[in-house]
Amino acid sequence: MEATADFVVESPDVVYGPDAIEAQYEYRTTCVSREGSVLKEANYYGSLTQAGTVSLGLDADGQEVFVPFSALLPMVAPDDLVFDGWDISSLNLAEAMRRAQVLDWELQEQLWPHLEALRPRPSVYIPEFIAANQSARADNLILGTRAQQLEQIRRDIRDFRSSAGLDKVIVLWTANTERFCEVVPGLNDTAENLLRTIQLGLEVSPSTLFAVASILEGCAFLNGSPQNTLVPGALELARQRRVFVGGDDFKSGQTKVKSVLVDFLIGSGLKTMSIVSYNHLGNNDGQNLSAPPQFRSKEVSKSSVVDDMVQSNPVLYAPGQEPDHCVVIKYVPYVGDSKRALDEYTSELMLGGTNTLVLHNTCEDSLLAAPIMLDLVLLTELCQRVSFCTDADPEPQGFHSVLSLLSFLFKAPLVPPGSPVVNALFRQRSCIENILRACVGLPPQNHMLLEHKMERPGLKRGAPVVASCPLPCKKGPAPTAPNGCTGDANGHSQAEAPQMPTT
Ligand SMILES: NC(=O)c1ccc[n+]([C@@H]2O[C@H](COP(=O)([O-])OP(=O)(O)OC[C@H]3O[C@@H](n4cnc5c(N)ncnc54)[C@H](O)[C@@H]3O)[C@@H](O)[C@H]2O)c1
Ligand SMILES: O=P([O-])([O-])O[C@@H]1[C@@H](O)[C@H](O)[C@@H](O)[C@H](O)[C@@H]1O
Repeated sequence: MEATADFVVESPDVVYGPDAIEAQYEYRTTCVSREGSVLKEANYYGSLTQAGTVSLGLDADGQEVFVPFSALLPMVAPDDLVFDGWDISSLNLAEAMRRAQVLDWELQEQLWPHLEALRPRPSVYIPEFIAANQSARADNLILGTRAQQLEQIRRDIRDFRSSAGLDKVIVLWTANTERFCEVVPGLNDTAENLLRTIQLGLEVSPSTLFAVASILEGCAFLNGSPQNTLVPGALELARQRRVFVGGDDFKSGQTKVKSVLVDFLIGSGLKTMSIVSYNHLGNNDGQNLSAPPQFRSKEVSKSSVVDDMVQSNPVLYAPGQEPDHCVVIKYVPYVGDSKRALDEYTSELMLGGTNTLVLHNTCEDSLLAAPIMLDLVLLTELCQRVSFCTDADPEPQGFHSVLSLLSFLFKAPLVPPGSPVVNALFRQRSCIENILRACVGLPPQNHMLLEHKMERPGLKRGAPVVASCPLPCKKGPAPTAPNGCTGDANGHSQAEAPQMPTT
């Protein structure tokens, strides 16, 4: 067949006929359905608030009724959020989307016209805080002294709030992982010293500059990266200004699984003694993390996630004893954002046995992190509207400025001084659920479903239940009936087991 053009497509889906070229083509588009006046668009899978549910209780048939987290309290709708931001790279968001190679090309084509018009504001670039391999993209910078840079970030926040007509602004640090910043008395240990350090142009990281600017503008600041952005001086400033801060390091894939698996293992009485977490990825984050100082920040945040679970079980672990825990991250450009995580968990069993769990988990890193960023903003905004009082302190108050309620969404949760750090994922989720339930007067979720566990149905809602359990008989075997029967179900002697009175 002579080519009638410069090329011939050799494909089973294309047939060159005498009069026409016939091609089979799969057209993909976003399906938008209208329910009344409500437009239904893309899903928010991975978001606790948008795709997670809570049990309200039992209906008349004794069946649990589940509602979306977002239905528990008036919460901002994701589609009402307005985005703006900074980047050391000048690419518009469409070009940045193409460079990141995360989204399928068909989706990129649909998003392109919406993103092409969006360009990041110039940002603060201090080379020694991120990997040298990031320098090529640094062409969009706020120049000047640290104090001038701080003021520019503050102006940007005010400009965003006024130009977009916003009620409030919440700032997320979603930029590269930085090396740790040394906490030095007189430098960044107090709010006063940190502000002076900035004025004097002494060492401060870009992320801490953004945290200070956000706090000074009354905007919550959340750190999605592992470095210690919120140095003691920044935490004190947040407390003084009564501004929420949170962090560190979005909990998206491998660590999220770890905080469930280790909770299950130790919670089941299995003595986990070896945890090896390896992953490789090829996105820009992976490239930045290929530099040792930046990897160290990530290694610390990924390694601390089992501490609370180990310390919760002195039956298994002697004081100071803990599992071997190895974290490895390798940069492999070819796999891009499709991070491959390989984990091995080895636990001791009774009778000298061991159990080894091996897991391969392909984490689409950025697509796992996006809904977490959404939840962080929506939950922080909600918490800004919550106040409460107690019998001991009738004056209404809000949450502590370090918003530890967000722990479910971070690898290394920041907590108020002296507070316990909880990493077990379902305890973290339960904390959010029960606080939101309390805000609408619902009791904490206790999962007892006592209504379905009683010998005789008829538990009155809210009626107190009095239970008693006889101490084990110390002298000889329990009295038995002549026929050897020791009583009703489960062998309790009628003589022993007092009826559980209900009132
Ligand atoms: N699953 C995830 O994606 C995930 C999970 C947990 C934590 N994180 C953390 O989130 C952060 C971002 O991850 P990513 O995959 O989006 O990385 P990325 O490299 O794709 O994006 C980071 C962006 O930050 C920009 N940047 C660097 N320094 C900056 C500065 N000083 N000011 C403004 N912008 C700056 C870079 O140009 C880049 O566009 C990293 O710290 C990463 O460790 C990501
Ligand atoms: O959340 P998670 O999958 O445990 O941890 C991830 C790391 O394994 C990954 O190497 C890094 O690039 C991501 O930023 C994220 O921190």
